[in-house]
Amino acid sequence: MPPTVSPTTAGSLRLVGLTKRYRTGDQALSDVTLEVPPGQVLGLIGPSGAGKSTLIRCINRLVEPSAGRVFLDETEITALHAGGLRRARRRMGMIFQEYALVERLTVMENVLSGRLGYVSFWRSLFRRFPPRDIENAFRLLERVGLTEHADKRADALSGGQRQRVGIARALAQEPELLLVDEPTASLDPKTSRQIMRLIREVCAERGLAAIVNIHDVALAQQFMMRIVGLRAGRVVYDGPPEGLTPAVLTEIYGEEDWGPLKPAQTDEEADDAAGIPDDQDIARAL
Ligand SMILES: Nc1ncnc2c1ncn2[C@@H]1O[C@H](COP(=O)(O)OP(=O)(O)OP(=O)(O)O)[C@@H](O)[C@H]1O
Repeated sequence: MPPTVSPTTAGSLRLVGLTKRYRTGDQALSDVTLEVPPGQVLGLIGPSGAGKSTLIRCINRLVEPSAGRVFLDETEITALHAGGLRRARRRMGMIFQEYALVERLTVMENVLSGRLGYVSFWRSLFRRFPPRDIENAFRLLERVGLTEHADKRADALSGGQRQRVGIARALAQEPELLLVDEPTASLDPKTSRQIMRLIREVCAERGLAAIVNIHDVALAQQFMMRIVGLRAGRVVYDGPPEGLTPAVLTEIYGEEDWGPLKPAQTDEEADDAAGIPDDQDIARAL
């Protein structure tokens, strides 16, 4: 019998029994049930292969779930066909690890491409966007701190700047929900924090919910309102960032080292940790 589904409030996401088994036989998700209220920024953590990317992609059906249901407000995403699904996808902005920009287009054109689901085919072919879209794109570029880069080609920007374009493009869609897949995996620690802060801020400004697939536990703890820990396709933790105790992290990640390295006890251990060879290492190598 399908699970009972009660009405949701505006802008909320609900996953009911979401399951994905790839044709290869990989069971990526097993019976994931989650509700994300409007405005909540949720961090999805878990070891490699836990199903984080699959979960994010099942929500907008870039990956087709094998079973279960996805609701955005009252719309059942999993029941939609071509046209309906296209319209529903506009409501979900996506931000990618590798930015997914069109490198040879300008920053502005990349942001405007967030409007492609809205403008007619002919307008999009000639990249003629309504003035309102262009004004809005300028405002978004200002918001993400890239006004003076509007006319640069995307491939002339740094990684952090590219991700800002990715964020502005997702917002140009005027989404109700952000799906964010490892937004900082290619960035240095400081830039990663800036990008996470920006995502948190724009969600707060717009009352947007977000699901953020995030590798770095410390970043998740610092910036996420709620954490969902996946292990082998199942939810093994769902709670506040403060609840990520060593025992919980071990449950999510297993015994592999998920946290800060243990402090070195001796100079020799410190050298080993830093990769500095000592006499014994050199003798072993000779
Ligand atoms: N296109 C695919 N075809 C077959 N199996 C897949 C496919 N994509 C993912 N998988 C498998 O599904 C499982 C979950 O993968 P997924 O990429 O969702 O995990 P993840 O938690 O995002 O991992 P990572 O952090 O390494 O990106 C893994 O066993 C993976 O090998």
